[in-house]
Amino acid sequence: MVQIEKVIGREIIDSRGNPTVEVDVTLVGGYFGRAACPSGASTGTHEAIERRDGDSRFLGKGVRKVVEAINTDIRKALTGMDGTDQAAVDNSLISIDGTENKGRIGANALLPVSMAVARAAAQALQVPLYEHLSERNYLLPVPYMNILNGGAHANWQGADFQEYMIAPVGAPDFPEAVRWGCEVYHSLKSILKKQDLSTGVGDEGGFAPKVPSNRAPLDFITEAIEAAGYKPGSDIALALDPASSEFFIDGTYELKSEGKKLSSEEMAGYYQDLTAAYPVISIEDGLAEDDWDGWIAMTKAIGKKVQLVGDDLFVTNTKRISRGISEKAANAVLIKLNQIGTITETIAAVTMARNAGWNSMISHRSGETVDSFIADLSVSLGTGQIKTGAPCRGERVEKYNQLIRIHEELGSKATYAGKRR
Ligand SMILES: C=C(OP(=O)(O)O)C(=O)O
Ligand SMILES: [Mg+2]
Repeated sequence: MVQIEKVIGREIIDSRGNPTVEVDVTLVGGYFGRAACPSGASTGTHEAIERRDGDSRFLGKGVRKVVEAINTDIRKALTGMDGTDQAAVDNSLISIDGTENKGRIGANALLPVSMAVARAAAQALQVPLYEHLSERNYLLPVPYMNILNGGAHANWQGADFQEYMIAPVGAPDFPEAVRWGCEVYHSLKSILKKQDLSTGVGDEGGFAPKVPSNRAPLDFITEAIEAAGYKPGSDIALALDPASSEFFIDGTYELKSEGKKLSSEEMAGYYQDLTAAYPVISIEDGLAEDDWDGWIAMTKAIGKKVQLVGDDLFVTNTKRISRGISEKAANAVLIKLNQIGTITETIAAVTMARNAGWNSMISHRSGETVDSFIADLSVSLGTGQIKTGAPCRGERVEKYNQLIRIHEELGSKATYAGKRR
């Protein structure tokens, strides 16, 4: 038992210049934890609520009311609780809010408190964060690096699909996976330059060129992998997050860059063609957040061949994941802590997926800080997969660098997930 002594919330800014919440927690004895909340742009409508002030400050995006709730209600409830009992702390946070969607106080109040408590507790117990959170699976994840951005993360100026990722599945260990990813990133930059395309970057650090179709980036990336000296597929595979809820309009999938409007069946067929032509091993949010029938049909058609990950579909919520499992609507879950609001609920989502034989991929948000909590969490839960942007922009890179540190610390106690393939 190590009692919580202080909880302090404050407003800071994130990687998009928007305000977000940072929390400091101190336990008796001076053990300290600090954490910050990320924020999405292509948010699912079923996510837990991110509360904003709505007044003139920061164009309505201020979080002063959220900070106020942390410094009053939450501080009062948590002071004196055992900081090492994460489940009890999280249950208390859930009941202080008291709503199904965390709409009263906001998931952006609960999550940074939950994370800061875990950090302080790890310090009190004198263990690294990944060990404190751990089920002790200790698997270093394959980094799914988003090296080309489209959709909402690139101001809709190029591809309709939001994320084109590379997954160095054939690398011998995590630091090598990062090196391979960086080399391909640089080689892609040269290819785009040669094509006279912009090498400016989007929200997650991937290039955001004005490409003529959603297939063109796959050609550029395949070429970049080969130019860097790797084999597309066996060394470095491809993954997509079309984030299709963003272009699902009046019942059809509108691919503006190609002048096409597709039904969900046609959209699934489009992905089937892509997986036949390119080594795409994972597609996230291929269909929209409430297109359950479409997801079920797509999983039947291509779910044996490719990982189909629900992000907006499941929003890290066990109620939606359990429906997905019983209806066979996907075969993997994207895990974003602020979609649900506490660490305990996040772990429950990963556990539910694992018990059904599904994969999980831990994820950052498009609005981030340098907080690297998800790096530790991915190792603790042994999900084997993390996506945290391009190897560019400090807030993305910090997660990869933390995983390099964890690799060094764990040595032979951890394996790289790519090796399992
Ligand atoms: C990381 C993502 O973007 P955002 O944070 O904008 O939802 C995503 O859609 O997977
Ligand atoms: Mg997504």
